[in-house]
Amino acid sequence: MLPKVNFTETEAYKYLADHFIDINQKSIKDLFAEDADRFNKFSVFFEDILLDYSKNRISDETLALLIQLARECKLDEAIKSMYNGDKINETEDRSVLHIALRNLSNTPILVDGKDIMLEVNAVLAKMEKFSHNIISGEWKGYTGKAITDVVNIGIGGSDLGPVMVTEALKHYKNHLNIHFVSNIDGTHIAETLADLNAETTLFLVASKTFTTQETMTNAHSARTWFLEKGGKESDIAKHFAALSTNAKDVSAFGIDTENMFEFWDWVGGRYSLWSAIGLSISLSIGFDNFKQLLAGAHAADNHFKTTEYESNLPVILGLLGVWYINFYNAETQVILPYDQYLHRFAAYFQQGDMESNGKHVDRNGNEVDYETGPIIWGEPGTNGQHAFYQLIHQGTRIIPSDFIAPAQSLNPLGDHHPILLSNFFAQTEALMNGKTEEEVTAELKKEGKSESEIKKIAPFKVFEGNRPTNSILLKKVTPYTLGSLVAIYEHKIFVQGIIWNIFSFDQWGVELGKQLAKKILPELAGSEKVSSHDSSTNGLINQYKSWR
Ligand SMILES: O=P(O)(O)OC[C@H]1O[C@H](O)[C@H](O)[C@@H](O)[C@@H]1O
Repeated sequence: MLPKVNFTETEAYKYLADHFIDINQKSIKDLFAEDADRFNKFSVFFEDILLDYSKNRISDETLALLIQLARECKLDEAIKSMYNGDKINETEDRSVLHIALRNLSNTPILVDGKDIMLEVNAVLAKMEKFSHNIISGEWKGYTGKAITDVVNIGIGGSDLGPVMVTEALKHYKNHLNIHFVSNIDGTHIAETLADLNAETTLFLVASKTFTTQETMTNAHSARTWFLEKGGKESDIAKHFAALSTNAKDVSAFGIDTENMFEFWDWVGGRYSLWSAIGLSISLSIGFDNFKQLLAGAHAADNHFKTTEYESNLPVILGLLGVWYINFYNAETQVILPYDQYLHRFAAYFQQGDMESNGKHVDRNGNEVDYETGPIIWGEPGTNGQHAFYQLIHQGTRIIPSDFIAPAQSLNPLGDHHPILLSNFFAQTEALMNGKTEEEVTAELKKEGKSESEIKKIAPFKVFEGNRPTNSILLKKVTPYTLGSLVAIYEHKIFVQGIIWNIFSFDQWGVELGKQLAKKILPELAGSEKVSSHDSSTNGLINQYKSWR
């Protein structure tokens, strides 16, 4: 059981509310001027990852109070509960043990009295063997040819993690071509299959439940395509594997359970890339690299579990988010990786964060009267700079921003990387310092503008500054550091869920739309007009029927 503390009723919250009024008088620039040691004070290393959080609207006192808040919300108890395998996903009566999937130390973790590490290791061994067989070409398709293309069919947590990681670690990939089909839109699978050869294609049907409409529909279409291209029912075992918790439906689909890679109900979909759902990753970069990914995450798990809050990256990131969301009314959090390989990182954490903490009922079942999970968004720099940074610099909203960059490029081409990183450093400095009216005036004077011209144009060129940022500087993007980085963000989400007293590991909010779609589907058949809905829904359905 998780603690159930209303954080707005804690001592720390009251102190923070008072403190907010004081600290709000000062700019981040003032705070730097006051304290020569600010960078050292507000930056922390975890192995080859440096988090610099000094460009935030915080002082020593803010941090101390936020840590007091975490203590009063019994974060330590909650962390212990998760690591012990307690059923902290109470609304689904499940443990939450993605940490077990990467527990390379093999310390026993008990669920219902059983050490789950035995099963975890057995599946990892099976993934290792399978990856080796496919990559080496020992595994043959139905005409005796080696596999060249792998298609992962899955959606949500059974897609986003593998997509993000295979893209992030593309530098480490082997000869296999990895494709992802998620959308129910027939275009996705049609365009993917168009260039593939059934003789050399392997499909991974990735679904925790093995009931998800999109995935099952796409999997059936893949099966039909395979049979139409000349494969026989008896060849399916050579070309289809399943990644699932649902053995019964896997065999009903016709996939040999020999080719099923199992995981368990204590793995949340959006936390499942470390499980059998990561098979496409292991196929893409090899099992040894996949294990490095797990090792990096495991190291971050140990950091989160054992490090005092003052130097604990997920705790600091989580508390800073609470500070902006609940005291500054920040609505969004932007993630800006200055690394092309990380181009799906923000998209991945849109599910990770928003499906976890997009909740408005607390752990006692009561509606909350404070804000919870932010809207997560972002694109890689510098693309974002030329698109939406205008609003971050001069818009009316406060947008806490995470800047992420590797010090070493995996493609050190000419002066690309120094140019990229000069932008990374410049942006957080600019967001903090802004540009005053005096500075703008001086600049315009230098350009030879007249007094009246200056007066007219100056207000538009002023930057308020004081916009908060975190900088996460990695030595290099490797399977290991990526594993650590992802795990740090996962635990940040956990910290925030605990403070907000919400359940972060269920996702009931996605059900209603699914239910209604099931009801509407049969109504789309035939040509008779539909009148069972509101006038808007009826009108849209009927127009669709007349146009199709
Ligand atoms: O893996 P599956 O059971 O197919 O589920 C795929 C996805 O669908 C659901 O709607 C959930 O919102 C996601 O958390 C989940 O990852």
